[in-house]
Amino acid sequence: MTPRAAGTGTDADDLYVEEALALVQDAPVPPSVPGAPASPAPTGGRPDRRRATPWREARAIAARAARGGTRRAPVSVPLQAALGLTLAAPLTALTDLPSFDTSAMDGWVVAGPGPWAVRDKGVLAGHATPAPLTDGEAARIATGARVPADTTAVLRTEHGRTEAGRLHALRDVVPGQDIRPRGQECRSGDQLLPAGTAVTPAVLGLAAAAGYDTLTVAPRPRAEILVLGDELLTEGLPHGGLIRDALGPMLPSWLRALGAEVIAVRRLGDDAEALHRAVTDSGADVLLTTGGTAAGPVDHVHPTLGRIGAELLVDGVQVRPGHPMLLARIQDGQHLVGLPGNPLAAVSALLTLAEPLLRGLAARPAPEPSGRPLREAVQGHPHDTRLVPVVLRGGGPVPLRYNGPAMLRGIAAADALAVVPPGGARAGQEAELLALPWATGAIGGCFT
Ligand SMILES: Nc1nc2c(c(=O)[nH]1)N[C@H]1C(S)=C(S)[C@@H](COP(=O)(O)OP(=O)(O)OC[C@H]3O[C@@H](n4cnc5c(N)ncnc54)[C@H](O)[C@@H]3O)O[C@H]1N2
Ligand code: MOO
Repeated sequence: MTPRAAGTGTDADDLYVEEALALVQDAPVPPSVPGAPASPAPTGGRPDRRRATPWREARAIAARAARGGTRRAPVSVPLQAALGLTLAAPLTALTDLPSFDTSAMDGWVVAGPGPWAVRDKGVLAGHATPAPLTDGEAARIATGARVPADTTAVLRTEHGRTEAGRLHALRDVVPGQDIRPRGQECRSGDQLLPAGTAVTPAVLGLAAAAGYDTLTVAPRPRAEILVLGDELLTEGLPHGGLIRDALGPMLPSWLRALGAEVIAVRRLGDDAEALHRAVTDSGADVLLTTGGTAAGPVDHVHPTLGRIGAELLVDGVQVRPGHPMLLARIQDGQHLVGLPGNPLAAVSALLTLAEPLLRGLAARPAPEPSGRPLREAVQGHPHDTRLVPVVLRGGGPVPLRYNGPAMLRGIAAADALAVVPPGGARAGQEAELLALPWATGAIGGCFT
């Protein structure tokens, strides 16, 4: 738990501005003048602005951290288990596609010019090689069936008429029509998709068609969540100063959507020894702590990192909410992301630090930045980036009102988070949007 800053230092003022905005802002206030003078540097508390990393740089550091250390080796998994992962090797066709000359339509295979004598035995999909046709002969054929040798063309059912055992064409027959030749889509050995492709349902279908039973993928990085705070309840109504843990239920599926395998969610209270043990014993690639990042009497994250000699890569970020977030390298191939306890601040840290780190570890491609013109002006922080929950109305982002650091009401209704630069943004100004995994109809993402 962190006592509220009581003094008049910059952080306390900023917090006030942030929360006041969230509470009173019905229609957003016009943005403040970009480049407005910054408040004086803070004197107490942690993190302070002198150390805090600019928001974009923090994301770049997290992405680089993923590339820096030893990564887990690619694994071979059954097709269905590969959904949502990334190909670690190119997908190379194991067969020609189609693997034999195939009828594209239900009708007749015909040889030479008509009319044709119709063979008694038709050709169905899934059957062995039919006998070759002789000139002047036709046979019934189903879509997907093997075309017999010496076939001139396929005549669609609706384009032919049989009379006294002979087939007559109702229109001209072009040689090769409605035949899918072997290898039309690919030849065995052709590269269908490069390494680094995200495995989508369509990729699973293609892989199966091309002969795969398993895929070689980058494994999900293992994540462990350590929920800190003595004040947290796991069920029932808040009472006696205790509140419900909002992050334990929220983070696992969100982390999975970001590519992680969540191996444990552990509730440690405000116990420095328990935190130390949990961090030193963990086999996770990424540890995520919630709470305890600031300067309160029971904020144990910094002291624990100091005690184990972890390297702080990011110690505070110039972003609201969530500025006390941190990223540390515990050892080669193991990192810790400190999410602030305020729930929307934790979301901000999740998307600022955990997302690029996990993306890199899961070898996922970076999404194309998505920007849309804001439908309303958004108030800025004087010197920090703001991440503001928005809904998309007619394609344009509209800021949501309940966006205070301790609130989830805005983000729960949101389609995305808008990145608002220091000083704010005008109506019509393009704002970068960060995807939320459930907003599939909006700007992409899913819970695979
Ligand atoms: N002196 C200073 N005080 C604070 C600063 C600062 O810079 N100097 N920063 C403020 C900001 S901004 C944030 S954000 C918070 C971050 O605090 P912590 O990461 O140390 O988190 P806690 O103090 O443990 O909790 C903060 C708040 O969030 C509630 N909380 C914690 N965990 C959960 C959870 N799992 N589910 C729901 N709510 C949770 C907790 O009860 C507190 O109300 O620090 C400010 N203070
Ligand atoms: O303002 Mo803090 O950054 O509540 O997240």
